[in-house]
Amino acid sequence: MNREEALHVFRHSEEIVSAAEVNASIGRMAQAIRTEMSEDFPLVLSVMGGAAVFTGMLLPHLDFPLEFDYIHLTRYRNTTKGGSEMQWRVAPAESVKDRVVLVLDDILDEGETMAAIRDRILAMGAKRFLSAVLCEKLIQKDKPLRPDFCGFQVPDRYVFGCGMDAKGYWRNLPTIRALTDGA
Ligand SMILES: O=P(O)(O)OC[C@H]1O[C@H](OP(=O)(O)OP(=O)(O)O)[C@H](O)[C@@H]1O
Ligand SMILES: Nc1nc2[nH]cnc2c(=O)[nH]1
Repeated sequence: MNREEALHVFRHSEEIVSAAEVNASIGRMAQAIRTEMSEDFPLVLSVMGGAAVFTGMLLPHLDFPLEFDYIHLTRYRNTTKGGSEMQWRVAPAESVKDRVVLVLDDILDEGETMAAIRDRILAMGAKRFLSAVLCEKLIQKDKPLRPDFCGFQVPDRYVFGCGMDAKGYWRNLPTIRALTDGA
């Protein structure tokens, strides 16, 4: 990884969602989450590292009692295609038992990652599982689940920014961009 490569990736991309739209959408999502679960004292789990930016923007809007923790699993590992092998780096803690659990992630694409998280959390005895994602990718394939809360539906292209990487770069961007030809 190097700076030149990062700039090459950026030049071969275009903005699809502005920073203002990201902010507004997260505010609306927070309101929907508040309506659904503010009485539940939920356990909110952020999926590292893609959900870091989304989590940092959403959490301050969730102004009701909750518990926060993180989990970490990956299947793309800095590539633009998901592999079949899911790698857990930090599994959920035992504290999910009997809890309403809300999992935050940056993107639900094929849904394999969120489905693996849901299955594990429910198998550990959670009372209810919900998911919130900044974006859901519109693809032709059937998905094992749909998000309960979603900021944006994005086209079937590789997207990055707002916590999502492109070849390991640009998680720090305040906008959502999509790769174009030649990246
Ligand atoms: O719906 P799916 O097709 O399963 O893809 C979604 C997952 O892919 C990305 O994670 P990645 O494995 O790239 O790890 P990262 O969070 O470190 O970027 C993203 O953060 C989601 O967790
Ligand atoms: N950064 C990023 N991660 C993903 N994981 C699954 N799809 C995507 C995508 O389009 N962008």
